Amino acid sequence: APVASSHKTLFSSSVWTELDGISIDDSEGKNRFPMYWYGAAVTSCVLCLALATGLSPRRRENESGKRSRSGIAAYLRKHLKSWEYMISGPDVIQTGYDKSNGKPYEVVTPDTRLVFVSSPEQIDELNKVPDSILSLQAAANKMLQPRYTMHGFSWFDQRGTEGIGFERALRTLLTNHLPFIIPELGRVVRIHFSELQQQQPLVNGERQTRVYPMMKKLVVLANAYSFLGDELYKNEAFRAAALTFVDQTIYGAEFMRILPNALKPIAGAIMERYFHCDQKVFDALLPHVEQRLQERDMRKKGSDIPVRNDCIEWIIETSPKKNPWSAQRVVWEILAIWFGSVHSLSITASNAIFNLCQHPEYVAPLRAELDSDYADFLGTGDGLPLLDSFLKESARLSPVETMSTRRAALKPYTFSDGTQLGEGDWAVTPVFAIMRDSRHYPNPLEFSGFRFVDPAILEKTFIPLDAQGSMQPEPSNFDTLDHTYKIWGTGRMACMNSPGRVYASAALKVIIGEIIIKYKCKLLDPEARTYMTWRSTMLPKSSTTVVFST
Ligand code: HEM
Repeated sequence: APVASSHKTLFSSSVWTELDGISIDDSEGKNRFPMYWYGAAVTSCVLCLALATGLSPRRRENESGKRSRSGIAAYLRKHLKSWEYMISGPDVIQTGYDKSNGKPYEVVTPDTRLVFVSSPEQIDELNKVPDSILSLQAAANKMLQPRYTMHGFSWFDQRGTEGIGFERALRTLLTNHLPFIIPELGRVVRIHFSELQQQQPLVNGERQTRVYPMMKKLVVLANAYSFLGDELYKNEAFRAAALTFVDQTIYGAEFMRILPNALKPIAGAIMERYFHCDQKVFDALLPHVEQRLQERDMRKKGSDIPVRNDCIEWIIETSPKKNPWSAQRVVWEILAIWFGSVHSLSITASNAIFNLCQHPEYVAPLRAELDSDYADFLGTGDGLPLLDSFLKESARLSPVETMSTRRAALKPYTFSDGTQLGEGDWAVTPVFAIMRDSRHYPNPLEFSGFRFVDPAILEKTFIPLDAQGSMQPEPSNFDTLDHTYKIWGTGRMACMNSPGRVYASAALKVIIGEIIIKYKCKLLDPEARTYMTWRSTMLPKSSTTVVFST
């Protein structure tokens, strides 16, 4: 786990061993496009692009203005450094943080200049800058390349241009509906985990489970159940495409992002030929959305058609009244939420399982809490402070992303301390480095699963004091937003300003709770690395295998 050693040696895993042999395919298994071909294609593009951006005399002349030998050497150094970020981004970000002493610092990447801000005041300032200047949407557009990965979706760089219906849809309606979702979610997770478990290879009498691929399947089932209604949840072809769509978006977006603009239309056409899960998901969702829009219109005319309780309905209900969204626009919105929710939840759940295997001393107290309080939790969606803290600690030391709060500058911006952002630069926060800073966390590299629990609650447990580990000065919940814990982002744009993270926290408690109640787990190879890195992302390795036994 990343916690065990110093950050210098943490992030040297190779992305290619991870990709080797894994296939992205469509739901029926046709058009297989092995990931090692994909890996080779990306490697070639990376090299071409490195050469194009790093060695092009024209660029050199434009940027330095002269062609002196030392200028060329400095320029090459800068470009090599920018490519170092791609392979060991978390290290590069951490090194910048260690040297910056709380001040802003820059990291230049092959396609973007990043300016990291970490002080609460500057993060606050960042949050107050209008969306017309610093935009999360513009950063997301660049990061996810939705035009190519989400069936032609292109959201406006400036937030709110077409309304932000999903915000109330998820904030109010999903949150209000959680008490109805959670009890059933427990049953859905229990049944499907057991089914998926039975499909894993049996070796010497033990089922060997590759955790990350299995968690993606489980989260697809859980989210389809929670967000999309019964019909889509039960539609196997839809679920298969919706699962592959997530992988396709991750790898496809990266591929498009590193390509020069001139090559994008050709690459886009190739992607459409081989990777069309976005279209499948789109085509599966469209008739459902069209039907809901018809039902809405009929209700307006007085028909007595009941309103259904799911995300499709809520997004329609809260979409702008003035220029109502088309069915296509609603589907795009669902695709974006689908990607974000499955991607981040499956990673966070996988890492929590790895941490459970690596820290087995937490199993007994967590199981005791679940034995006494899980039924209440399922009824209310609230409670389980020990599990809550364990999940929070797991995400602190193994977050999905080592940077957060991405805001792309639509116009140049100067912070009050004089730090400048040019058009296209991103302001970001070094979330992982902040969460491993000893000024915010006693013994920051130690995994202390109950550090966020209220000491009064911990006192009532039978966990010996010396086994309780380091504690935070103030207790807090997993879904709490504060400047030392930024996995949910910042301020008004933080993960759905509550429901995304409230649902995420509850769904994670269900998934990990169901596992702890029923299974023992151990890593097949406790020494093997459990994650890989690319840019600032830390992805669980698909090959990491856990043995779950009853
Ligand atoms: C462990 C799981 C999750 C993590 C770590 C996570 C993290 C984040 C982060 C970092 C942001 C950007 C905030 C910013 O830049 O300030 C974000 C935004 C968002 N998240 Fe999540 N998220 C998670 C789960 C979910 C789930 C389950 C949903 C859906 C129910 C969701 C829906 C959204 C949406 C719609 C936004 C955009 C917010 C906006 O533009 O106002 N997230 N999330």
